[in-house]
Amino acid sequence: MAAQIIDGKAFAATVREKVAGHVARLKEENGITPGLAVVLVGEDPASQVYVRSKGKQTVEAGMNSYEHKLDADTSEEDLLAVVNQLNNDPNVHGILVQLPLPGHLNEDLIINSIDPAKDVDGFHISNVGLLGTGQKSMVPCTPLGCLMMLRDHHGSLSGMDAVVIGRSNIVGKPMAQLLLGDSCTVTIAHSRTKDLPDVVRRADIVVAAVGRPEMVPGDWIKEGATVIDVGINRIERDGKNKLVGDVDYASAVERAGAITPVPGGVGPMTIACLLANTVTACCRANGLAEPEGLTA
Ligand SMILES: NC(=O)C1=CN([C@@H]2O[C@H](COP(=O)(O)OP(=O)(O)OC[C@H]3O[C@@H](n4cnc5c(N)ncnc54)[C@H](OP(=O)(O)O)[C@@H]3O)[C@@H](O)[C@H]2O)C=CC1
Ligand SMILES: Nc1nc(=O)c2c([nH]1)NC[C@@H]1CN(c3ccc(C(=O)N[C@@H](CCC(=O)O)C(=O)O)cc3)C=[N+]21
Repeated sequence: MAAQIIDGKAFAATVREKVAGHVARLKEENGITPGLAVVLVGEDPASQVYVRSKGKQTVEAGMNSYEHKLDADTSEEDLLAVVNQLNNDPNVHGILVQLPLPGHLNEDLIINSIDPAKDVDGFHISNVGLLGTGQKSMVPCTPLGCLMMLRDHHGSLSGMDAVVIGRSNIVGKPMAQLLLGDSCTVTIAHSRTKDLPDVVRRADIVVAAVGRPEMVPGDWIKEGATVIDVGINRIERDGKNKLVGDVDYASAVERAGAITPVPGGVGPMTIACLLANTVTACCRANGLAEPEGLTA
Protein backbone atom coordinates (compact mmCIF):
# COMPACT_ATOMS: atom_id res chain seq x y z
CA MET A 1 0.00 0.00 0.00
CA ALA A 2 1.35 3.41 -0.91
CA ALA A 3 2.21 5.79 1.91
CA GLN A 4 0.23 8.75 3.08
CA ILE A 5 1.93 11.91 1.85
CA ILE A 6 2.66 14.36 4.64
CA ASP A 7 1.98 17.72 3.01
CA GLY A 8 4.56 20.06 4.58
CA LYS A 9 3.59 22.88 2.29
CA ALA A 10 -0.04 22.84 3.45
CA PHE A 11 0.97 22.33 7.10
CA ALA A 12 3.40 25.25 6.86
CA ALA A 13 0.59 27.45 5.58
CA THR A 14 -1.46 26.68 8.71
CA VAL A 15 1.56 27.46 10.93
CA ARG A 16 2.08 30.77 9.11
CA GLU A 17 -1.60 31.59 9.58
CA LYS A 18 -1.27 31.05 13.34
CA VAL A 19 1.87 33.19 13.34
CA ALA A 20 0.06 35.97 11.46
CA GLY A 21 -2.76 35.83 14.02
CA HIS A 22 -0.34 36.25 16.92
CA VAL A 23 1.46 39.06 15.10
CA ALA A 24 -1.81 40.90 14.52
CA ARG A 25 -2.66 40.56 18.21
CA LEU A 26 0.78 41.78 19.30
CA LYS A 27 0.36 44.85 17.13
CA GLU A 28 -3.19 45.61 18.25
CA GLU A 29 -2.91 44.87 21.95
CA ASN A 30 0.71 45.72 22.64
CA GLY A 31 1.81 47.98 19.80
CA ILE A 32 4.71 45.66 19.03
CA THR A 33 5.75 44.40 15.60
CA PRO A 34 8.07 41.39 15.69
CA GLY A 35 11.19 41.80 13.58
CA LEU A 36 13.49 39.21 12.01
CA ALA A 37 16.99 40.05 10.76
CA VAL A 38 18.71 37.75 8.29
CA VAL A 39 22.44 38.11 7.66
CA LEU A 40 23.84 36.70 4.44
CA VAL A 41 27.58 36.69 3.79
CA GLY A 42 28.56 36.11 0.18
CA GLU A 43 26.66 35.34 -2.98
CA ASP A 44 25.77 31.64 -2.72
CA PRO A 45 22.77 31.42 -5.12
CA ALA A 46 20.93 28.73 -3.11
CA SER A 47 21.27 30.78 0.07
CA GLN A 48 19.94 33.84 -1.73
CA VAL A 49 16.80 31.93 -2.67
CA TYR A 50 16.17 30.97 0.98
CA VAL A 51 16.84 34.48 2.19
CA ARG A 52 14.41 35.89 -0.34
CA SER A 53 11.58 33.50 0.57
CA LYS A 54 12.22 34.05 4.29
CA GLY A 55 11.99 37.81 3.78
CA LYS A 56 8.79 37.52 1.74
CA GLN A 57 7.05 35.21 4.21
CA THR A 58 8.16 37.34 7.16
CA VAL A 59 6.45 40.38 5.65
CA GLU A 60 3.37 38.35 4.66
CA ALA A 61 2.98 37.32 8.32
CA GLY A 62 2.92 41.03 9.26
CA MET A 63 6.43 41.17 10.71
CA ASN A 64 9.35 43.42 9.89
CA SER A 65 12.13 41.87 7.84
CA TYR A 66 15.67 43.22 7.89
CA GLU A 67 18.23 41.88 5.44
CA HIS A 68 21.95 42.40 5.76
CA LYS A 69 23.89 41.30 2.69
CA LEU A 70 27.63 41.39 3.23
CA ASP A 71 30.48 40.74 0.81
CA ALA A 72 32.03 37.27 0.74
CA ASP A 73 35.31 38.73 2.02
CA THR A 74 33.76 40.50 5.04
CA SER A 75 36.08 40.27 8.06
CA GLU A 76 35.14 38.48 11.25
CA GLU A 77 35.36 41.78 13.10
CA ASP A 78 32.88 43.47 10.73
CA LEU A 79 30.44 40.54 10.92
CA LEU A 80 30.64 40.53 14.73
CA ALA A 81 29.89 44.25 14.65
CA VAL A 82 26.75 43.65 12.56
CA VAL A 83 25.57 40.93 14.96
CA ASN A 84 26.30 43.18 17.92
CA GLN A 85 24.28 46.00 16.39
CA LEU A 86 21.33 43.62 15.85
CA ASN A 87 21.68 42.29 19.43
CA ASN A 88 21.21 45.86 20.65
CA ASP A 89 18.39 46.81 18.28
CA PRO A 90 15.06 46.68 20.17
CA ASN A 91 13.14 46.32 16.87
CA VAL A 92 14.95 43.07 16.10
CA HIS A 93 13.58 40.04 17.98
CA GLY A 94 15.15 37.33 15.87
CA ILE A 95 18.58 37.05 14.24
CA LEU A 96 19.56 34.43 11.67
CA VAL A 97 23.06 34.23 10.21
CA GLN A 98 22.78 32.11 7.10
CA LEU A 99 25.10 29.07 7.11
CA PRO A 100 27.51 27.94 5.86
CA LEU A 101 29.73 31.00 6.22
CA PRO A 102 32.77 31.55 3.99
CA GLY A 103 35.78 29.54 5.19
CA HIS A 104 37.72 32.41 6.77
CA LEU A 105 34.95 33.05 9.31
CA ASN A 106 34.66 31.04 12.54
CA GLU A 107 31.04 29.85 12.57
CA ASP A 108 30.99 28.87 16.24
CA LEU A 109 32.36 32.25 17.26
CA ILE A 110 29.80 34.16 15.16
CA ILE A 111 26.82 32.03 16.24
CA ASN A 112 27.79 32.29 19.91
CA SER A 113 27.97 36.07 19.62
CA ILE A 114 24.21 36.21 18.91
CA ASP A 115 22.07 37.12 21.93
CA PRO A 116 20.63 33.66 22.85
CA ALA A 117 17.21 35.24 23.34
CA LYS A 118 17.29 36.39 19.69
CA ASP A 119 18.84 33.18 18.37
CA VAL A 120 15.83 31.99 16.36
CA ASP A 121 17.93 29.23 14.75
CA GLY A 122 18.58 27.74 18.20
CA PHE A 123 22.26 27.22 17.36
CA HIS A 124 23.82 29.19 20.25
CA ILE A 125 25.54 26.95 22.83
CA SER A 126 23.11 28.20 25.51
CA ASN A 127 20.11 27.08 23.51
CA VAL A 128 21.76 23.77 22.64
CA GLY A 129 22.39 23.18 26.35
CA LEU A 130 18.87 24.20 27.34
CA LEU A 131 17.37 21.84 24.76
CA GLY A 132 19.65 18.99 25.87
CA THR A 133 18.56 19.41 29.49
CA GLY A 134 14.87 19.78 28.70
CA GLN A 135 14.66 23.47 29.55
CA LYS A 136 12.85 26.21 27.67
CA SER A 137 14.98 27.28 24.69
CA MET A 138 14.93 28.37 21.09
CA VAL A 139 14.52 25.14 19.11
CA PRO A 140 16.21 24.77 15.70
CA CYS A 141 13.65 25.35 12.93
CA THR A 142 14.18 22.29 10.76
CA PRO A 143 13.96 19.72 13.59
CA LEU A 144 11.04 21.65 15.10
CA GLY A 145 9.19 21.46 11.78
CA CYS A 146 9.87 17.72 11.57
CA LEU A 147 8.61 17.21 15.14
CA MET A 148 5.41 19.14 14.42
CA MET A 149 4.67 16.93 11.40
CA LEU A 150 5.42 13.74 13.37
CA ARG A 151 3.21 14.77 16.29
CA ASP A 152 0.45 15.77 13.93
CA HIS A 153 0.60 12.40 12.18
CA HIS A 154 1.05 10.11 15.21
CA GLY A 155 -0.27 12.01 18.20
CA SER A 156 2.11 10.53 20.77
CA LEU A 157 5.59 9.35 19.70
CA SER A 158 6.22 7.63 23.04
CA GLY A 159 8.10 4.33 22.78
CA MET A 160 8.66 4.50 19.03
CA ASP A 161 12.01 3.50 17.53
CA ALA A 162 13.46 6.54 15.75
CA VAL A 163 16.58 6.59 13.58
CA VAL A 164 18.11 9.92 12.63
CA ILE A 165 20.62 9.65 9.78
CA GLY A 166 23.08 12.56 10.14
CA ARG A 167 24.65 14.14 13.21
CA SER A 168 25.07 17.79 12.26
CA ASN A 169 24.57 20.48 14.86
CA ILE A 170 21.84 22.11 12.78
CA VAL A 171 19.68 19.06 12.01
CA GLY A 172 20.71 15.60 13.22
CA LYS A 173 21.65 16.28 16.84
CA PRO A 174 18.79 18.63 17.75
CA MET A 175 16.34 16.30 15.95
CA ALA A 176 17.55 13.42 18.12
CA GLN A 177 17.10 15.55 21.27
CA LEU A 178 13.54 16.43 20.33
CA LEU A 179 12.64 12.79 19.59
CA LEU A 180 14.19 11.76 22.91
CA GLY A 181 12.16 14.49 24.59
CA ASP A 182 9.05 12.88 23.12
CA SER A 183 10.16 9.51 24.56
CA CYS A 184 11.30 7.81 21.37
CA THR A 185 14.14 5.28 21.52
CA VAL A 186 16.63 7.20 19.42
CA THR A 187 19.52 6.01 17.29
CA ILE A 188 21.78 8.54 15.58
CA ALA A 189 23.46 7.13 12.47
CA HIS A 190 26.28 8.76 10.49
CA SER A 191 28.99 8.04 7.94
CA ARG A 192 30.77 5.56 10.24
CA THR A 193 27.65 3.59 11.16
CA LYS A 194 28.07 -0.14 10.58
CA ASP A 195 25.31 -1.72 8.54
CA LEU A 196 23.14 1.35 8.06
CA PRO A 197 20.46 -0.60 6.14
CA ASP A 198 19.85 -2.84 9.18
CA VAL A 199 19.77 0.11 11.56
CA VAL A 200 17.21 1.89 9.39
CA ARG A 201 15.09 -1.27 9.00
CA ARG A 202 14.40 -1.26 12.76
CA ALA A 203 12.93 2.23 12.72
CA ASP A 204 9.31 3.25 13.14
CA ILE A 205 10.46 6.79 12.35
CA VAL A 206 13.29 7.57 9.91
CA VAL A 207 14.64 11.12 9.66
CA ALA A 208 17.15 11.44 6.81
CA ALA A 209 19.48 14.46 7.02
CA VAL A 210 22.55 13.49 5.06
CA GLY A 211 22.85 15.62 1.95
CA ARG A 212 23.21 12.71 -0.49
CA PRO A 213 20.62 12.52 -3.24
CA GLU A 214 18.25 9.54 -2.88
CA MET A 215 20.69 7.63 -0.68
CA VAL A 216 18.04 5.74 1.31
CA PRO A 217 16.28 3.16 -0.87
CA GLY A 218 12.79 1.89 -0.17
CA ASP A 219 13.98 -1.58 0.85
CA TRP A 220 15.69 -0.08 3.93
CA ILE A 221 12.33 1.18 5.15
CA LYS A 222 10.29 -0.96 7.53
CA GLU A 223 6.80 -1.58 6.19
CA GLY A 224 4.54 1.19 7.50
CA ALA A 225 7.32 3.39 8.95
CA THR A 226 7.14 7.19 8.87
CA VAL A 227 9.82 8.81 6.72
CA ILE A 228 10.88 12.44 7.16
CA ASP A 229 13.20 13.53 4.36
CA VAL A 230 15.23 16.61 5.29
CA GLY A 231 17.59 16.43 2.32
CA ILE A 232 17.62 19.24 -0.24
CA ASN A 233 19.77 18.16 -3.16
CA ARG A 234 19.90 19.75 -6.56
CA ILE A 235 20.58 17.23 -9.31
CA GLU A 236 20.39 17.11 -13.07
CA ARG A 237 18.13 14.45 -14.54
CA ASP A 238 16.92 14.13 -18.13
CA GLY A 239 18.63 17.43 -18.85
CA LYS A 240 16.60 19.22 -16.17
CA ASN A 241 17.53 20.63 -12.76
CA LYS A 242 15.59 18.83 -10.04
CA LEU A 243 15.31 19.02 -6.27
CA VAL A 244 15.46 15.62 -4.56
CA GLY A 245 15.73 14.44 -0.97
CA ASP A 246 18.04 11.98 0.77
CA VAL A 247 15.41 9.26 0.34
CA ASP A 248 14.57 7.50 -2.91
CA TYR A 249 10.98 8.68 -2.91
CA ALA A 250 9.67 6.39 -5.66
CA SER A 251 10.64 3.18 -3.84
CA ALA A 252 10.14 4.47 -0.27
CA VAL A 253 6.57 5.59 -0.93
CA GLU A 254 5.68 1.93 -1.59
CA ARG A 255 6.95 0.77 1.82
CA ALA A 256 6.39 3.67 4.20
CA GLY A 257 3.19 4.37 6.10
CA ALA A 258 3.75 8.09 5.66
CA ILE A 259 6.41 10.18 3.94
CA THR A 260 7.35 13.82 3.35
CA PRO A 261 8.03 14.83 -0.25
CA VAL A 262 10.89 17.02 -1.51
CA PRO A 263 10.09 19.75 -2.35
CA GLY A 264 6.98 20.49 -0.30
CA GLY A 265 7.91 18.67 2.91
CA VAL A 266 10.41 19.78 5.52
CA GLY A 267 11.62 22.89 3.65
CA PRO A 268 8.44 24.98 3.94
CA MET A 269 8.04 23.88 7.58
CA THR A 270 11.54 25.17 8.34
CA ILE A 271 10.66 28.69 7.23
CA ALA A 272 7.29 28.58 9.01
CA CYS A 273 9.08 27.56 12.23
CA LEU A 274 11.55 30.40 11.80
CA LEU A 275 8.61 32.83 11.79
CA ALA A 276 7.11 31.00 14.77
CA ASN A 277 10.39 31.28 16.71
CA THR A 278 10.55 34.99 15.95
CA VAL A 279 7.10 35.54 17.46
CA THR A 280 8.06 33.39 20.46
CA ALA A 281 11.26 35.41 20.95
CA CYS A 282 9.30 38.66 20.68
CA CYS A 283 6.78 37.56 23.31
CA ARG A 284 9.52 36.41 25.69
CA ALA A 285 11.45 39.66 25.22
CA ASN A 286 8.36 41.62 26.18
CA GLY A 287 7.30 39.42 29.09
CA LEU A 288 4.14 38.37 27.27
CA ALA A 289 2.43 34.97 27.22
CA GLU A 290 3.96 32.72 24.60
CA PRO A 291 1.92 31.71 21.58
CA GLU A 292 0.46 28.26 21.98
CA GLY A 293 1.15 25.47 19.52
CA LEU A 294 4.20 27.14 18.00
CA THR A 295 6.88 25.81 20.35
CA ALA A 296 8.17 22.31 21.05
N1 LIG B 1 14.81 21.22 4.55
C1 LIG B 1 15.50 22.07 5.27
O1 LIG B 1 14.96 22.99 5.78
C2 LIG B 1 16.95 21.85 5.47
C3 LIG B 1 17.58 20.93 4.69
N2 LIG B 1 18.90 20.66 4.88
C4 LIG B 1 19.46 19.59 4.05
O2 LIG B 1 19.62 18.44 4.87
C5 LIG B 1 20.77 17.73 4.48
C6 LIG B 1 21.69 17.57 5.65
O3 LIG B 1 22.13 18.83 6.09
P1 LIG B 1 23.21 19.03 7.26
O4 LIG B 1 22.78 18.31 8.46
O5 LIG B 1 23.50 20.47 7.32
O6 LIG B 1 24.46 18.27 6.56
P2 LIG B 1 25.94 17.97 7.08
O7 LIG B 1 26.74 17.80 5.85
O8 LIG B 1 26.35 18.94 8.11
O9 LIG B 1 25.78 16.56 7.79
C7 LIG B 1 25.54 15.40 7.07
C8 LIG B 1 25.54 14.20 7.99
O10 LIG B 1 25.29 13.05 7.20
C9 LIG B 1 26.23 12.05 7.53
N3 LIG B 1 26.56 11.24 6.36
C10 LIG B 1 27.25 11.57 5.25
N4 LIG B 1 27.36 10.54 4.42
C11 LIG B 1 26.74 9.50 5.01
C12 LIG B 1 26.55 8.15 4.66
N5 LIG B 1 26.98 7.66 3.52
N6 LIG B 1 25.87 7.37 5.51
C13 LIG B 1 25.40 7.85 6.68
N7 LIG B 1 25.57 9.12 7.07
C14 LIG B 1 26.23 9.94 6.25
C15 LIG B 1 27.46 12.78 8.00
O11 LIG B 1 28.19 11.91 8.86
P3 LIG B 1 29.58 12.32 9.57
O12 LIG B 1 29.19 13.22 10.70
O13 LIG B 1 30.13 11.01 10.02
O14 LIG B 1 30.40 12.99 8.52
C16 LIG B 1 26.86 13.97 8.72
O15 LIG B 1 26.61 13.69 10.08
C17 LIG B 1 21.33 18.49 3.29
O16 LIG B 1 20.78 17.95 2.10
C18 LIG B 1 20.80 19.89 3.49
O17 LIG B 1 20.70 20.61 2.30
C19 LIG B 1 19.61 21.29 5.85
C20 LIG B 1 19.03 22.23 6.65
C21 LIG B 1 17.66 22.62 6.49
N1 LIG C 1 21.33 29.72 9.74
C1 LIG C 1 20.71 28.91 8.90
N2 LIG C 1 19.48 28.44 9.22
C2 LIG C 1 18.81 27.62 8.37
O1 LIG C 1 17.68 27.17 8.67
C3 LIG C 1 19.42 27.27 7.12
C4 LIG C 1 20.69 27.80 6.84
N3 LIG C 1 21.31 28.60 7.75
N4 LIG C 1 21.32 27.48 5.70
C5 LIG C 1 20.68 26.70 4.67
C6 LIG C 1 19.68 25.73 5.24
C7 LIG C 1 18.70 25.22 4.22
N5 LIG C 1 17.41 25.71 4.64
C8 LIG C 1 16.22 25.57 3.90
C9 LIG C 1 15.07 26.26 4.20
C10 LIG C 1 13.94 26.16 3.42
C11 LIG C 1 13.93 25.36 2.30
C12 LIG C 1 12.71 25.29 1.44
O2 LIG C 1 11.77 26.02 1.63
N6 LIG C 1 12.67 24.40 0.42
C13 LIG C 1 11.57 24.24 -0.49
C14 LIG C 1 12.03 24.33 -1.94
C15 LIG C 1 12.82 25.56 -2.26
C16 LIG C 1 13.42 25.49 -3.67
O3 LIG C 1 12.70 25.16 -4.61
O4 LIG C 1 14.64 25.75 -3.77
C17 LIG C 1 10.95 22.86 -0.32
O5 LIG C 1 11.63 21.97 0.19
O6 LIG C 1 9.80 22.69 -0.71
C18 LIG C 1 15.06 24.64 2.00
C19 LIG C 1 16.20 24.73 2.80
C20 LIG C 1 17.55 26.43 5.78
N7 LIG C 1 18.81 26.46 6.19
